[in-house]
Amino acid sequence: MVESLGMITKFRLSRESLARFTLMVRKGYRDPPYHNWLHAFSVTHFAFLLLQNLQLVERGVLTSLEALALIVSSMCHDLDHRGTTNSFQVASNSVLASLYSSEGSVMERHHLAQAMCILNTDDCNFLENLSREEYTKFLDLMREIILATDLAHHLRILSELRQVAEEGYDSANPRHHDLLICLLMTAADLSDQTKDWHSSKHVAELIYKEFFTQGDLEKAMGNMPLEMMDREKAFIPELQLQFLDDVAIPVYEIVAKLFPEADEPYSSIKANRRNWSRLRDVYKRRKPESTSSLEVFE
Ligand SMILES: Cc1nc2ccc(C(=O)N[C@]34C[C@H]5C[C@H](C[C@H](C5)C3)C4)cc2n2c(-c3ccccc3Cl)nnc12
Ligand SMILES: [Mg+2]
Ligand SMILES: [Zn+2]
Repeated sequence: MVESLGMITKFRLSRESLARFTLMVRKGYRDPPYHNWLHAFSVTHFAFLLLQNLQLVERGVLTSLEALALIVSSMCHDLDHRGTTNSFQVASNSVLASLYSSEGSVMERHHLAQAMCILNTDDCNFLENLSREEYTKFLDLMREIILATDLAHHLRILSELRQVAEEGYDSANPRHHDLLICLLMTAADLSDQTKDWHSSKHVAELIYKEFFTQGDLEKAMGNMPLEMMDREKAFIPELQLQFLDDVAIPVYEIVAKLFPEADEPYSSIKANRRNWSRLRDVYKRRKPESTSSLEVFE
């Protein structure tokens, strides 16, 4: 992907170091149901498709350094994820919370720290031929992009994103570059919801397996889990409709507004929403006798 985006030539990247870096990143992921290397890979692939199909660098929308940072950040954005949320780190007094809870985005700061660690590992620094200022700018971009994968951050910039979509993208405006790169990262992070119904539903099942495992842990610790983490209380179709309406659909709506040729993910996630709505109605009637929340995936 890096090669077909012309980045090897453009930044004189070392193929061997890039290969070693990629293998180290893959090894840096654990194996929870969802937040594993397969997730990181599919997020990176979606980011690659955005760059390639929308010709974002060729059209001067993003710089090639921003594009490189988006690809590398996608690979690294969930490094060493344990399948639990930021609030769980704080509630369980985890080591990561003691390190990062004062700044917030606990997991995202850890993912970033892991990425920096790998970049600084001997013969994994494929960026060695970047100029000092390019390298510094790259690290700033990686920090901004990985921290932007905290959905709480996305919700904070959502109104600004809508404004950029309204007034049109201005590539001379640095703030527009920052906002766009955060939007594209979130679009990649949530991109499983823009796939065909079968695979989107399967991914939701993996996510709720992670959520419910966390809920079980929280109950064992004597804490009350959020409804979406509680396998006894969660009504998944309803929760999915909420997440799609409040968080995911607006992302692809704004992408499609900014880049009309990117309407496919937007129509596809709306189709998935219709399926969740159908599932809700079917299960709403049968709710009382339902055995487990996960039966909607049967
Ligand atoms: C399908 C699907 N459903 C998802 C349902 C819910 C949430 C979720 O974090 N909700 C919120 C709800 C409020 C306001 C903020 C911060 C917290 C409090 C937690 C978000 C995520 C979901 N998600 C993700 C995903 C994306 C980035 C990080 C972690 C994950 Cl799991 N990727 N795919 C999905
Ligand atoms: Mg994450
Ligand atoms: Zn992710």
